[in-house]
Amino acid sequence: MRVEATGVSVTIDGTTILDDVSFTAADGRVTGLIGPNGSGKSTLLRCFYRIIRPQQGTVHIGEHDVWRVPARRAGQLRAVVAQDQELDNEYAVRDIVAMGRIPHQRLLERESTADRAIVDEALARARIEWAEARRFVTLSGGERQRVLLARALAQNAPVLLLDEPTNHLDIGAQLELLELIRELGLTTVAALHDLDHAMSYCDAVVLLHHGRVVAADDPVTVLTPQRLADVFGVRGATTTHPLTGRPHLVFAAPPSERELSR
Ligand SMILES: Nc1ncnc2c1ncn2[C@@H]1O[C@H](COP(=O)(O)OP(=O)(O)OP(=O)(O)O)[C@@H](O)[C@H]1O
Repeated sequence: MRVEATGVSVTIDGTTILDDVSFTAADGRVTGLIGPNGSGKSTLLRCFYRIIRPQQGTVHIGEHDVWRVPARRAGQLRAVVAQDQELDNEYAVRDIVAMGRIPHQRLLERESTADRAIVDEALARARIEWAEARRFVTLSGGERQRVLLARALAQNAPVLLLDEPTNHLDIGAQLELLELIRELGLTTVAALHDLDHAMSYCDAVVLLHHGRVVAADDPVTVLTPQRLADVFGVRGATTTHPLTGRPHLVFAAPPSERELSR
């Protein structure tokens, strides 16, 4: 199921945050939303999970206009892992993951055997099953991130929306999570700060700057040295990992006055 924004504009308190943003995330692919701090990545995702309603334009998941379907249907279409969610959540981990099943249950319906099996599988896939009885508030940042991912997986939605999914994770856990996301084969749209992750794990990237789309294509095409200099003010270069053969990015700060005068 593809994900599409068409002509999306968002203005908050007289400031334009998103300006005529359009992009398409292809079915079953991982699309990265990238851009400097404040470029509008989270705001764009919030349009898809119905927190911010665009003043202009539409957001679609498959054939469905996200703002025109009932909330329950929206919950069946897409699962969300937002940034720093529910830090004071007192529930046990298993109960939180089980909440992912709510869009598939009728009002006051009890968890079925099938629901329980799906929750077990989601806990295992996110590698947090060992903590199922722990209260969320007692977990580390990285462990919480896994719980929220497990809840999203339990939702069994065809589309996954992720805002900085590798936040709080150590490098091993970051790469493990990105591999898992790729393996899932879902249509995934993820806001990512780490451009090297975007380069090596995304099928496509959408580069935002000052609320506008600067480029949208495969990462090697978008993340050129010139764009990295123009948008992020850094010297970037593409390289190939000697073991995996995957493309990566390396960075240096702009040349110092001393370097320039040499
Ligand atoms: N509710 C709001 N009220 C006022 N300004 C807002 C609001 N939400 C977002 N903004 C502003 O919109 C701009 C884009 O914010 P957004 O969080 O979408 O950017 P981002 O690309 O996700 O940033 P970051 O990389 O820092 O997470 C920022 O300048 C932010 O201050």
